[in-house]
Amino acid sequence: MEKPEKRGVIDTWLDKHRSIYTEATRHAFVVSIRDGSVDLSSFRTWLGQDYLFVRGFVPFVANVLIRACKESGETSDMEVVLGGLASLNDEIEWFKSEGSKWDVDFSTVVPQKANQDYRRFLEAMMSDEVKYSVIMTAFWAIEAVYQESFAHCLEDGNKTPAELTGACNRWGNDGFRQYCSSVKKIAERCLENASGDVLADAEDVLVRVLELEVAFWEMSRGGQ
Ligand SMILES: Cc1ncc(CN)c(N)n1
Repeated sequence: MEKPEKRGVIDTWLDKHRSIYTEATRHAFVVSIRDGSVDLSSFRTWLGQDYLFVRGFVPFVANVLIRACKESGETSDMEVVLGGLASLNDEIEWFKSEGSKWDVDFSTVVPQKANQDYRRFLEAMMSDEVKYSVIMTAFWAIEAVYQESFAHCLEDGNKTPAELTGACNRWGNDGFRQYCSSVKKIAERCLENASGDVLADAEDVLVRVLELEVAFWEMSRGGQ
């Protein structure tokens, strides 16, 4: 049996910001995948936009990795982040094969506003001014929203179309859940020793990620 997770400051923030967290993890686009009513042109929009997002996410995670090597006292932080970076390699290959399957030509996809805003946020997070605990909080939130959302599409009672279960498994699987839990533990550990200012920054960043995720789902649902 897995040990129940210790409640930390992130859980307190999730309670405080529950409505935006629920919006991000139970968005109508995600719910439409789960209940089978998803508009496939929306799915194709999401696929093309997320492929571009992931290409921008790679340097962000690489930056988290460098920070984990240089700034963390715990050797295991680097191993956790390295695992995440390695799985992005598979993820890019997965996107390419899905692109062919759904006839989405990534070379012609133009990043929409929500994607551009998110990419700008990731770039800002890569500044040396951003504390390790803050970037870790952002990293956890970005991964956790996808984990929670796609796991929901696989829970009992789902009517997720068979051709979309590959996408749901990618982020909804148990290994990804455990990886998110490891990232959360790192963030929590760093936040335990953080000053009030850093805690306030980390909370703001968490909420900002949730807003960006909601906007990203909204953009996808727009289905252009
Ligand atoms: C928008 C978004 N957020 C999160 C993930 C998960 N890495 C993603 N692929 N795309």
